[in-house]
Amino acid sequence: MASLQLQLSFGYQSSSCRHLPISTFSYPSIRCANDRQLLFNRIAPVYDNLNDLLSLGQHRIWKRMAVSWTGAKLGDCVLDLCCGSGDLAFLLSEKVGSNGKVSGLDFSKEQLLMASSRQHLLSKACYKNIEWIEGDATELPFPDCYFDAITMGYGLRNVVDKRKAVQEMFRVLKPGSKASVLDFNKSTQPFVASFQEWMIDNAVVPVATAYGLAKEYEYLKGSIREFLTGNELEELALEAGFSTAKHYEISGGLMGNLVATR
Ligand SMILES: C/C(=C\Cc1cc(O)c2ccccc2c1O)CCC[C@H](C)CCC[C@H](C)CCCC(C)C
Ligand SMILES: C[S@@+](CC[C@H](N)C(=O)[O-])C[C@H]1O[C@@H](n2cnc3c(N)ncnc32)[C@H](O)[C@@H]1O
Repeated sequence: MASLQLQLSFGYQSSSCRHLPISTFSYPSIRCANDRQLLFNRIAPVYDNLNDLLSLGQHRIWKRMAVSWTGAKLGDCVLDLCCGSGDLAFLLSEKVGSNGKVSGLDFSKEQLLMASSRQHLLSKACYKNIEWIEGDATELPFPDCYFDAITMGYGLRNVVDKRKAVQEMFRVLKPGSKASVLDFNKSTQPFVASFQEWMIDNAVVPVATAYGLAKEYEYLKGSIREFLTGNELEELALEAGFSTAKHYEISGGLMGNLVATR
């Protein structure tokens, strides 16, 4: 297999758990950036397959919606933040074409290795326009006003300092460009919230347990409980300086997508 060259940004130093206020503990043993980095390294080998199985393939539709909301077009320079195994980066690559450029950034080496492996196995010519960067969403190794679009799929909820991550997205976006942030929706509707948690408890975690990953997927419930509602996400984006911010609920409110324009 072709050697997997990963462009390293300024080296990632995970924040220490010691300095986190108690309120950030969404799951006792997965409370800080370093714990989460290790979690995503551990689930990397089965991550894509479990997403397909557990969402009945629906996550691919949600990701296509997120990419469409960016308005990315041929020739653009775009960023997939918290890219993981690269699902959104590959979709962006097809949008911007061979003359465009896609940067996929993540702090999980194992997720980036999966992304790079997929890039070499998939045959589309445009995928040569993707670079994979190991880095932190709260300290992006890019200049101001650099990108024409940003996606962040199921990433913001997992970032400890969400405010800093949103501020960084604002900083590296060109004026008039969009960030599209897809994630689970922290619903204000009791039935939706209950159904979401029931599915995690009774479908997601039992399946993950078969792979020895119960703890990693149990983390989902707490991370959603500690996430921001759609309105709070809109406020966070506006506070960071975005001129407009709109949160769209999808799939009956199970998922949500924030679209913020700089
Ligand atoms: C792509 C999806 C989740 C990605 C994802 C995000 C995380 O923060 C994780 C943290 C820890 C472990 C894994 C993940 C993770 O995979 C969404 C789809 C996959 C979900 C795992 C399944 C969610 C099921 C829904 C609650 C209900 C779906 C109902 C219907 C089938 C549409
Ligand atoms: C649930 S995965 C999402 C992957 C991909 N975007 C997708 O939609 O499938 C969350 C990703 O965010 C990454 N992540 C979490 N916190 C991060 C941070 N502070 N900096 C960079 N990546 C981070 C994790 O390593 C993981 O790959």
